[in-house]
Amino acid sequence: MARAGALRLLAGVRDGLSLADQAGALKALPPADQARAGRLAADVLRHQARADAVIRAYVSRKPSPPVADVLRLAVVEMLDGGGAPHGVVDAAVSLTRSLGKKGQAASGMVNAVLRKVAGHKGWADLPPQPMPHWLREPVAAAYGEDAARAIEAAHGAGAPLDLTPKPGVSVEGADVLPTGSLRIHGPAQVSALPGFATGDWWVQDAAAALPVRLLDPRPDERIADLCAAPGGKTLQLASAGAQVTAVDISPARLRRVAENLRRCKLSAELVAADALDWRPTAPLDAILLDAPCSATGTIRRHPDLPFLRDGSGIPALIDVQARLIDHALSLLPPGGRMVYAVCSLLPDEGEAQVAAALARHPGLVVETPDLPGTEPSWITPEGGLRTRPDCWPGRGGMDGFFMARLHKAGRGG
Ligand SMILES: C[S@@+](CC[C@H](N)C(=O)[O-])C[C@H]1O[C@@H](n2cnc3c(N)ncnc32)[C@H](O)[C@@H]1O
Repeated sequence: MARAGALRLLAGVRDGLSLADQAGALKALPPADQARAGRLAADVLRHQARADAVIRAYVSRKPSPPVADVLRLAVVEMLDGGGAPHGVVDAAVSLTRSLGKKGQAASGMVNAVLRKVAGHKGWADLPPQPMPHWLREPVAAAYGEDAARAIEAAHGAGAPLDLTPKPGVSVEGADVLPTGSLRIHGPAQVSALPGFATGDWWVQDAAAALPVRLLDPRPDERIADLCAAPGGKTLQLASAGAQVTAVDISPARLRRVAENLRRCKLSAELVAADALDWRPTAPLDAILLDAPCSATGTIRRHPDLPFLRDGSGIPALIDVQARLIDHALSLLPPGGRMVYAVCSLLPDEGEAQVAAALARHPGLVVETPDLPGTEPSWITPEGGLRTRPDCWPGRGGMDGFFMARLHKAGRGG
C-alpha cells in the first residue's frame, strides 16, 4: 500500500504538486503507510538520475512515465535501501499490472529488467542527483565546482531530524550539536518522541535556529518576526522571553504558528498582514526578517523542489526581499538591530541583498557574528553567516541559509 501511495505522490509531483501539498492525498492509508509512502517518494526524487542511469542500461525502449516511476522505486528500494530483491520485484510487477492495459503489457519487461537490476554493481559510484541548471550554475560560480558536488551529495543523503529545545531540555538518544540544537538520526515519528506533547522542543533544522541566536533576543524586548509562519523562529523568540509580534501574509500558515505556540505553552501576538504594509503600534527593539525566498537551501528535506521550479520566480523574490528590507529598516528606531535571513543557496538572495542594503542605507552596518558552535569559515566577507548542506559533513549536514545582523546607526553610534 505504501508503494502505491509513493507512486501516487510521484505522479502528483509530475503534475506540479509538492509533496507537502499532497499531505492529505493518502489519508485513506494507515498513518505508518502514509509516512513510508512519503519517505519512498522522497527517496526516488533524491536519486532519480542515478536510478534512470541504471534503468537505461537494461531497457531497450524508454518506458512510459508511470512505468518509469515503478522501475525507479524498485531500483532505489533495492540498490539504495537494501530491499530484498524478491519482494521488491514482485511488488513492482503487481504495481505495473495495476496500471491498466499498458501496464499489463509492460509487466514482463519490468520483471526482466528488475531481475537484472538486482545484481547491478556500482550504485554507490554513480554521481549524485545533479541540481537543475538554474541552480547549479550560480552555486558552482559562488562556491566552486567541488562544493557544488558536495552539496549534491548532501542532497542525496537527506536530512536528520533536528529539534530546538527550550532552555535546559534534553531528549534521550538525541545528539547535542555544537550550536545547541538536538539531532536524531534515522526515521522518527515526531509526535511519539518524549517531550512533544509537553512542548519541550520544536522541529527546526540546526541552521534555521541560527538567525534568532544571531539576533540574541533578551527578556521583554519588543521584537517583530516578519514572515513568521510556521513559527520556528517565533517560538525561539518567545522562549527567550521577548514580546513577539509574528506577522505573516498567510492566515492559514499563521494558524500553524498558533498551534505550535499552544503546544509549547508560549505566547506571541499574531498578525495576518502583508509585512510591507504593517507598522508596529509601539517602538520595536529588534526585527527578524526571515524573507520569502527560493528555499533552495532546503532541498535535503524537500527533494521535490528541483522538479517543481524552473528558477523563473527568483527575480520577483529578489525584488520583494529588497522591499521588505527597506520597509523593515524604516520600522526600526535608531540603534535598533535586525537579522535578515533566507533559506537559499543563492548569493543574489543573501550576500548581494545585504551588500545592496548597505549601499542604499548610509549608517547601516553589519555586526559580524560570534556564535558559539559556528565555524569561522561560515562568515562571509560582508560579515554575514553562510551555511550550506555540505557543512558538518560528519554530523549529517545542515540546511543552506544566509543571515546577517544589521545595526541601524543611532543612539550611541
Ligand atoms: C521562509 S518562510 C518563514 C519561516 C518562518 N520564519 C519560520 O521560522 O518558521 C516565509 C514566510 O513568509 C510569508 N510571506 C511571504 N510574503 C510575505 C509578505 N509580503 N508579508 C508577510 N509574510 C510574507 C510566507 O507566508 C511564509 O510563511
